Amino acid sequence: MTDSASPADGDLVRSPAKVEVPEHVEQAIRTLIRWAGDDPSREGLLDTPKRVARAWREYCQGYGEDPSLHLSRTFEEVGGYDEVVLLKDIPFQSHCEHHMAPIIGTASIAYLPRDRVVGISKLARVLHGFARRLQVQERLTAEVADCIWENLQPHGVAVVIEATHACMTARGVRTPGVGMTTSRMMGVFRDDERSRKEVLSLMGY
Ligand SMILES: Nc1nc2c(ncn2[C@@H]2O[C@H](COP(=O)(O)OP(=O)(O)OP(=O)(O)O)[C@@H](O)[C@H]2O)c(=O)[nH]1
Ligand SMILES: [Zn+2]
Repeated sequence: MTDSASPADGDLVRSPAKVEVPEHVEQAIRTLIRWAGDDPSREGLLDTPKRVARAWREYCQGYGEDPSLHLSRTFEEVGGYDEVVLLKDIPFQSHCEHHMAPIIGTASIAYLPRDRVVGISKLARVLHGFARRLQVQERLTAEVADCIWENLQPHGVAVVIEATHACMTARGVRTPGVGMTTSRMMGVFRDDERSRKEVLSLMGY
């Protein structure tokens, strides 16, 4: 990446709040404030471009990580456990790539292990790694499922995401209370109806 506004390695180990903000990024946010109808030089807005820039680096921290790395450490000694592992209702936040508006929701992630399991927090880390980018919910769902499928090579993966999109509630069609549900079933959860029903029932569907 050559753009000076792009993530640099050094920034990722520092708190996003400490990231230096280039002048042209601040300038762009001042332009947006003016476009929104306010005066970026009034006192209350003077530091806003810096804050907004840093907030966006934080919202989009996922661009600086490879979520598959979270799945590189696995455990084989699980006492012969060979049933579904499910992490249910994990809260997450993302931003839609069309309006850069918040997507707020929960994800349930399940897999049927083959020989090895992963630390359970890592499933949430994979989710956040993909969510902290500009997304559409369908791609987020697919990326999380594919990442687990490719890296753990389990018998099955099931991901169900429910979210509300601020671009639908706060603007545009302005329809609050509407949730979007997406799912991706792989392996036995796709091919075997009994397994799919079992995992959906464990998820509460
Ligand atoms: N499929 C899908 N659509 C999304 C997602 N997030 C936002 N959208 C939709 O993306 C669409 C963009 O439509 P456009 O017609 O290009 O943009 P727009 O004129 O701002 O549309 P409105 O939101 O209807 O005002 C809208 O219908 C949004 O509701 C998502 O995660 N998945
Ligand atoms: Zn949107």
